[in-house]
Amino acid sequence: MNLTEREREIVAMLRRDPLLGSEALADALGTTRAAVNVHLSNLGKKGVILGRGYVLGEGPSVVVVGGANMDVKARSGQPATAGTSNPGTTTFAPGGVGRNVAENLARLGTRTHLVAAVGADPLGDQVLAATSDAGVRVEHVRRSPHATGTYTAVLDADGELVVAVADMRASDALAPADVDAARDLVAAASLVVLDGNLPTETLAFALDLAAASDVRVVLEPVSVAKAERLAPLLDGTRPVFAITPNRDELAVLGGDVDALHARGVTWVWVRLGAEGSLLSGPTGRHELPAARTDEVVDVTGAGDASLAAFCHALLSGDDEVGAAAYGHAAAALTIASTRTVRRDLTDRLVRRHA
Ligand SMILES: Nc1ncnc2c1ncn2[C@@H]1O[C@H](COP(=O)(O)OP(=O)(O)O)[C@@H](O)[C@H]1O
Ligand SMILES: O=c1[nH]cc([C@@H]2O[C@H](COP(=O)(O)O)[C@@H](O)[C@H]2O)c(=O)[nH]1
Repeated sequence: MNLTEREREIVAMLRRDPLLGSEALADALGTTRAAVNVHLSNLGKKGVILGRGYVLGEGPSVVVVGGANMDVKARSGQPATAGTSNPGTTTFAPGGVGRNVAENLARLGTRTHLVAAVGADPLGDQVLAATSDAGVRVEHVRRSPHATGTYTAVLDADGELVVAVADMRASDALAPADVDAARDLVAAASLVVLDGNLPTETLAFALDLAAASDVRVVLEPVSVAKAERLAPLLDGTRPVFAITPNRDELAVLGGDVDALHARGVTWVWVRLGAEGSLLSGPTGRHELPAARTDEVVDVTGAGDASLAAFCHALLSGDDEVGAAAYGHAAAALTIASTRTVRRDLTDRLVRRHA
């Protein structure tokens, strides 16, 4: 669903207080009742408001198309030494960028559909069950003839990544037809999130499908190697609402923030690890510090949590800068946990931490 900024503000206010009348809405927004009535009528036509009393429909939805894995994370007990065996602890958790974003979104309370692939094997059963239990709609997660993807990471004693290997043949084989099967969901979505795990032709198909329905797209490059799949698609002909590279991925995608704006990207959100991030868009450049963290336990999934939280906050009516700050709070909470996605993540927890 494509809502104007004003409509999103009204929906966010009605979500907080469904009994608000048009006069109270007009006062709060600094506009006239007549203008509010036009917005309410349009929201009715778009199916967001159901009948009298401004009862909200199921709310905005997000379709995430991307990777799904089982993460294997080995953390060294002492500063890691290369070329030898390091005593430490290993944890398993469902992962994959697209899947992580979907799980975070669902836990925050946004209706979320995942388009992905797992193997017909026990790891696939676990990943699928955990994702569904978290509240993600998984009807479009298909079973692949390939094994469920794995991401095997070695973390240093301080929780920072030393090296990782991603084995993701099931996601590599996600085809345009898999996205096409979810075309009605894409057309009705408020946002589509795509990750760089997808093959280039599938990314192109999904971008074009979203553009045809005027649905905003957020792109997460995933890694330097996978950002290369995305680079040729950013040619200025396909609108991209936001992209979330780190410094190294930005270099592969075009060098700098302005180059990406020139190639059709409205918001460029550059991730800077412990230094926070830089958000660049129509309101200028905003440097955002990382939110406070008591302890870095495991950085895995921080970027995915912040992207999901950004989308959730936008759909709740926050502006982009506020949504990014909310994203940082979700990242800080994720870093303090061994899970790739925190099981106790809620909107309330993030708002308290923001
Ligand atoms: N060591 C850290 N200390 C505090 N915050 C961090 C740290 N690492 C990451 N973050 C937070 O998580 C966000 C995303 O992490 P980052 O490592 O930059 O991206 P990615 O996980 O996509 O590689 C950062 O913008 C920051 O808010
Ligand atoms: O090529 C890939 N590498 C890593 C991931 C996933 O990325 C997550 C960790 O990413 P980060 O810490 O950068 O947020 C893990 O869940 C892992 O499964 C992925 O989808 N594709």
